[in-house]
Amino acid sequence: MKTAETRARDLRRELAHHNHRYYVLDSPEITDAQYDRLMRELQGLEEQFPSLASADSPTQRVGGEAAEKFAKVVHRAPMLSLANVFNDEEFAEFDERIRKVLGPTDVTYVCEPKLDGLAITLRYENGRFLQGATRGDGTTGEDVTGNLRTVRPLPLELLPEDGVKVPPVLEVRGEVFIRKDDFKKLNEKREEEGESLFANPRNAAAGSLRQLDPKMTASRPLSVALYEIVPTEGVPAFDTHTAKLDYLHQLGLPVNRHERAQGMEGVRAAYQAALKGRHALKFEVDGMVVKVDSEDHRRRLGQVSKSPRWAVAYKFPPEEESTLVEAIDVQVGRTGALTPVAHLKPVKVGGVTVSRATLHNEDELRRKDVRPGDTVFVRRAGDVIPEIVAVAPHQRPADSKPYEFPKHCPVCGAQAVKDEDGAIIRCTGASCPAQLVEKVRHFASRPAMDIDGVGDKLAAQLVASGRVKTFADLYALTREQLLSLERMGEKSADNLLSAIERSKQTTQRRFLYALGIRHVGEATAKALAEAFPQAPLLYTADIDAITRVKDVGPTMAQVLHAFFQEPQNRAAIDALLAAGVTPAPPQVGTDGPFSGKTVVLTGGMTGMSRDQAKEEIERRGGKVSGSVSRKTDFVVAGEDAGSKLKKAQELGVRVLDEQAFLKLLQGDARS
Ligand SMILES: NC(=O)c1ccc[n+]([C@@H]2O[C@H](COP(=O)([O-])OP(=O)(O)OC[C@H]3O[C@@H](n4cnc5c(N)ncnc54)[C@H](O)[C@@H]3O)[C@@H](O)[C@H]2O)c1
Ligand SMILES: [Zn+2]
Repeated sequence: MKTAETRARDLRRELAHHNHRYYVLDSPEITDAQYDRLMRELQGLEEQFPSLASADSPTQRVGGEAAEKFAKVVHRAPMLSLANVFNDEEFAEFDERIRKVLGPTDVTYVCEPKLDGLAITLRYENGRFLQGATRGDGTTGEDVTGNLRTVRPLPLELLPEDGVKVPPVLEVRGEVFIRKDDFKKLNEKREEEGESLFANPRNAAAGSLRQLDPKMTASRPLSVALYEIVPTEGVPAFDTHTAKLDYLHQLGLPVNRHERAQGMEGVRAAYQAALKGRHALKFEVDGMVVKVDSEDHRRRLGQVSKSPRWAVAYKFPPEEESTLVEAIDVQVGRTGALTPVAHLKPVKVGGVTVSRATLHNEDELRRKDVRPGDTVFVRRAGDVIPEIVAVAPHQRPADSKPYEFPKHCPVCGAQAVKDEDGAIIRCTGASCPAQLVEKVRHFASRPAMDIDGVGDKLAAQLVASGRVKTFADLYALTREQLLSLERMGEKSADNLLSAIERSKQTTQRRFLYALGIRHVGEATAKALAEAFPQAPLLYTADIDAITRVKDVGPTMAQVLHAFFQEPQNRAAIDALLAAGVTPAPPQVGTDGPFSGKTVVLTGGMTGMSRDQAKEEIERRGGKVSGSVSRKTDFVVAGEDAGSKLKKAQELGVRVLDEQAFLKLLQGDARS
């Protein structure tokens, strides 16, 4: 008993604290589900030990209180709360209690969405909106007339249908709320402006309506829906709740959705449908309110201290919970994007256990300022991926520090660089294991190295087998290794090997494109290849030199520079060249000393092979011929040149030694 008493006292204190944060400050520290559990516990204790019950317990009183900053309004009829049920059995108990009073037959109920906003009461006199107030403690609320005037869907003047008389005084009750899309936009705006985020639409609606400056409220996209009329002289007496709602509609007021349901079974079906449809709704609902339709029955049922006996909030399973951020780390995706992920103390949200939530990117992480050790609100609506909505204020450990985004890829250690649009940070490693499948697939694709047969599947197999860790590993694959892969036949293996072999003879343009450097498409690769006919030239190129390349802007230049500065990437390129990949430099302009000229090569050269020399001449628009004639323009004579040199001398053809030849080549090559 002693411990029950202490616990009850603690719970009351705790609930009072959370009421204040929720109703007065619009900034809760715990989720509704957690609050409900505390309340349930207290209710349980009070039921078990009736001596613990007291009239001022939070179980007996409407939760809010009117904030000092507003003028007070005493309600003509109290604004009550609703009793909650959380499952079928509890609803059945509710239904049974009702039938105990009304008799055994099925009760006609009205089901309405439980709008997740804040209750308001509105007073119209002679058709004009005169005063509006919040619920407060149920007896006294806050005068928010000026703010309510700015709520667009709320008519300042009733607009009755033909034949409907406007009553001299009309007091109606309903809910101010914010639509999901408006909530999202509002929070985005607040993020941009560096303001704290609303944990959920209900707090956004309450916080927006309870502003001192109506201009502030006017800037918030609030909605309103009505669901009750306070009985008043001059207002028709209604037989049913449904008739009452129809009347509100006829007066031109926005009315909450509603449908009739017959007995237990009818309500069950409506609840299942509502549960299914909740995510398709444009506004947040946290349950279904079930009300007895007959007004006469309502009078007979009456009310308990804080809620009517004729209605109940049949709550939906919570989609928001709070939990602890145990750690934050960064994951590397297929495209190299570094995504921060929060590791959470496992918590059940929306029916599944959530232990991780993505923070999308560095900007979002910084805006939400999620830190290890923080308590956060986690939301999972339907099939949507769990999301951290906001950090619970005031629960941050004193020694907490902002999470520092890594500057290097956590998988391969390469530098991580911000994308052009500035949102995503990517790993620059060419053979980063996290990106390898995608990189290998791209490397082998037709406009790149054109290795026929290496698609998504094979790329994944090769990487998974551990045989391919860098591009160059492709060139070391053996027939046996290929045959050991699943679904790889002899013919395919042979075809693949010859495709790999063929790909060695490629062009510099294809080669640069194949490296899969972020944003380097075929066109950029072409321009780059013209400026840098050999990849290693890029190792020493500074940002300025790279920026001078056609179509390369400063950001891309930075990406390129970072790429070729990365030792890992250089190693990958060098390994490819060592494996025999020979990227031919692009054709150079047609106005150089070799253009249109016929050249004969003779003797051995030390700096390059005869084939290479031939290639260099050809790509400068020259032709290499085997024999010297009058039509020969140059003879390049290496060491031990024999008869061809003699012939050239006889015919007076210009003769170049290796030195002169190289000089002529280099003078022609662009850099
Ligand atoms: N997270 C927290 O710290 C915290 C603190 C206090 C309260 N709360 C939440 O608030 C709840 C208690 O608040 P409450 O006393 O306002 O009860 P309630 O919100 O469960 O139910 C009563 C309210 O429902 C609203 N409502 C929405 N649609 C309605 C409809 N169709 N018909 C009638 N009413 C409708 C009205 O505003 C009414 O005042 C708790 O269960 C908890 O979810 C949370
Ligand atoms: Zn990496």
